[in-house]
Formats: sequence, structure tokens, C-alpha cells
Amino acid sequence: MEKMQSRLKIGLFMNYLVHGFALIILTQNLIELSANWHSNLATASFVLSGIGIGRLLAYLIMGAISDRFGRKTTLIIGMLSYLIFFIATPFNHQIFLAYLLSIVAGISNSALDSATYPLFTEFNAKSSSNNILIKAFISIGEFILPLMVIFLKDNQMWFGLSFIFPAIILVLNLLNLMTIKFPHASVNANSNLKSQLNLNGKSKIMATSALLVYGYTSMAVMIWFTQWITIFANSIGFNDWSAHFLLSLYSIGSITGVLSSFVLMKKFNLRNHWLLGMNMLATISIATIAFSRITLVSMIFAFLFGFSASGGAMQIALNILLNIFPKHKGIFTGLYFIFGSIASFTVPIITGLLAKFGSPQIVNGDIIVAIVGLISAIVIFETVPQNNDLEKSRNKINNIDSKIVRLLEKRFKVVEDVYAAKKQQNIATKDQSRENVVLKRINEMTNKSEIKGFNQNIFQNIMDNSKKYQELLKTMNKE
Ligand SMILES: O=C(O)C(=O)C[C@]1(C(=O)O)C=C[C@@H](O)C=C1
Repeated sequence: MEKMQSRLKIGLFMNYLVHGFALIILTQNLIELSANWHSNLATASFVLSGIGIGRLLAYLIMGAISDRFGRKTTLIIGMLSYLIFFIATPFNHQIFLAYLLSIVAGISNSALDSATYPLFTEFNAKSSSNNILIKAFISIGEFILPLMVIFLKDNQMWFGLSFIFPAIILVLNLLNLMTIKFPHASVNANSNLKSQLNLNGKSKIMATSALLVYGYTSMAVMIWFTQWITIFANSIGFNDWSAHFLLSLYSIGSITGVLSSFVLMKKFNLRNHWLLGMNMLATISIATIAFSRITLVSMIFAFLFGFSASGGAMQIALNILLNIFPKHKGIFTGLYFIFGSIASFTVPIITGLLAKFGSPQIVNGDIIVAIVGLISAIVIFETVPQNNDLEKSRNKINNIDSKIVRLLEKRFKVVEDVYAAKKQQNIATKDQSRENVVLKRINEMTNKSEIKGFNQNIFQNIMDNSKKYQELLKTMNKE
């Protein structure tokens, strides 16, 4: 079981490595692709918008499929459609088909999200922090792909190999995931169908609205920054190198933030405080970058902005949303990411309009988005109770119970052998001396003296049931 879970986990993360490739693979190969499509760069870049359309179209449908038909089905839909995208794109010579394929990539993205995020909250008590790590794998994919594209170019190799490589990973991962039994949402650890957050009607509406607004702002604040920071830095007189370096520092900050969030969420129970703190830091950082205009200060705060705005806070907020709606995790994952997709759609338009007033105004706009995000985080902090200890302890008990049930099944299996042996030798079912030996061992094995009696009681009960089972086998054999 443990081994299964790690195979499943690795498989889910590998998908996001591939997804990191998909996010930038069209732009990274745009010159070759536009030649294939017999179009110019401007028309070719229009194809990129298909991904956004595909995501918007598919999120709710994939969310519903995930809740209704299961995470595994949804995951396989996502992986197969990504496979079609990766294999067909480098061979395709028609721009219309290229657009359809980018829609397919968007659909794949939404299927993966609708399956994976809910799944990670369903493993066990601590696994929802894995949702934060997804971000790290996307970043690794986005880091590797450009290197591969440069390598292929330098060695005059076919650009399409950069598509074939993720396709191979997908095929291997399909084989891996198809042979794994997935945890079932309704019987699994913390997917108790009733939310344990106990929000009343009004708080639930407030929290949900704030979380969905946060779905928008958390995405918007990042896109806004990454698209404009270099231009802004140039315009306020930073040299070219520092202007570009700000973005690298942001990425390093982001990875550091993701890893810190992951470790913290696993170890401590301060999810809401962390979300609030991250948003405060993000707002302070972007404001400092906008107003200080000192290179070193901007560098430090670019790192801190990456750490806080892109360090897993978006995933933490999603986990909170899924805690509020445990019965509809797929749908709410979809809804949350729809808000994120609207951000990727609208930010270029809004910043494009702001550009008329100069890039400093664009960065000021990002401060406003950060403040709206901070206000949402405050509303979330005030309305949603901290992931309480009762919930965590019950999740732990659920995990232990599953292990006990497996062991009891094994014990009953051995009792069947005992029954067969006794039948052959014609021995009575009950054996008091053996029971005494069992109870004595239990007494000795139990460390804590206060619970020795309870454990003996439990084992007496087990043996009583074992005798009943043997009697049942007897009557069944007679029939
Ligand atoms: O050891 C046996 O003889 C059993 O039948 C098994 C077992 C048990 O469950 O441990 C059940 C009934 C006996 O009275 C003693 C022990």
C-alpha cells in the first residue's frame, strides 16, 4: 500500500513536470511551428489563446466528471489528451488543427487539475500539502524545456523531439498509473463527506467568495509581475542585466517559498496564518519595488515577492476551499481555476490598457491587485477556522483503522487454517488455555499500564468473534 502510494504520488508529480513543458512549449518553438503552419509569428501566437479557451470550456465539465466518475478516469482523460497534443503538434501543418490541438492541451490541463488536487486531499491527513509541491514540478518542467530546445537547435536536431520527450514520459506514466488502485474518495481518510469546518451559511458564502476572488488575484498578481517587471526596471534606469535578473530572483524566491510552505504545512497547524502572512509580504514587496527604485532593494524584494506571491499560497487557498466542499472537490477545483484562467485572459488586456500611462502605472496596478488579494486573505482568515486538531486526529485514526482492518482480515484468514486443522483432528473450537496465552502476551506487549486492560478486552472480543467465525464455517461446510 505504501509503495502504491509513492508510485501514485510520483506519477501525479510527473504529470505536472509534463504540464510545465506544455505551458511554454508552443512559445519556445514558435518560429519552427509558424513555418509549419505557413503563417507569420503574430498569427501563430494567436494559437496560444486556444489553451486558455480549452481550460475555460473544460474546467467545470472535468470537475463534474472527476466527482462523478472518479479521479483515475479524469486523470487518464487528461493524460491521453495531452499525449494527442504532444504527438500531433510537431507533425501538423494546418493552423486550424493547431488551434484545435491547443484547445485539447487546455482540456488536458483542466482534467489533470480536477483530478490531482482533490486526490491529494484524499490520501491522508498530511497529503494535501503535496498540492503545494505541484507548483515546484511545474517550475522544473518550465526550467528544463528551454534548455532542451536550445540543445536541439545547437545540434541541428529536429525541434519536434522536444514534444516527443514529454510524450514518452506520458506513455510510461500512463502504464504506471493505470496499474495502480486509487484511494476511493468516499471511504478514504479525510474525505468525510461532511465538511468539518462547520461554517454557518453567511460565513460559508463570505469565505467561498473570498476564496474565488483569491483564485483570480493570486494568479493575476504573478502574471502581472512576470510580464512587466523587466520593462518597468528598464524604464526607471536599471541596467539591462539587473532588469532581467529581477525575474530570476523572483523564480528562486518562488521555489524557496513553495518548499517552505510544503514543510510548514506538513509540520504545523498554521495554514490560515501562513496565507495571511504571505499576502502581507507580497503586498509590501510589490509596493517596495514600485517606490524604492534602488537596485539592491528591488532585488531583495523581487526574491521576497516570488517567495510570497508565488510560493504556494494559491494552492493553500484551494485546499481550504476543498475543505469547505468535500463532496464536490472536482467541481470546486474547476471553479477556482476558472477564476485563475480569467486572470490569465484579462491581465494582458488590462496591463495593455495601462501601458498608455507608462510602466510605473502598470506596477501600481499590481499593488492594487495585491491589496485585493490581501483583503480576501483577511476575510478567509476571519471566517474560516484553522484546520482544527479534531479533524487532524480523526484523519490519523482513519489511517490507523484502515491498517487494523487489513490486519484483522489477515488474522481471520489464518483462523480459517486453524479451523481446517481442528476439523481434521476433531478438536473443539474453544481453547481456553490458548486464549490465556494470547491474553498474557497482549498484557506483556502493551507498554502503557493504563491501557493493558483495554487491549485485553479488545483481544478477548477478537477471539470471541474468531470462534463465531469458526462456527459459521462449520455450518457453511455442512450445507
Ligand atoms: O488458536 C486456536 O485454537 C483458535 O481457534 C484461534 C483463537 C484465536 O482467535 O486466537 C480462537 C479461539 C480459541 O479459543 C483460541 C484462539
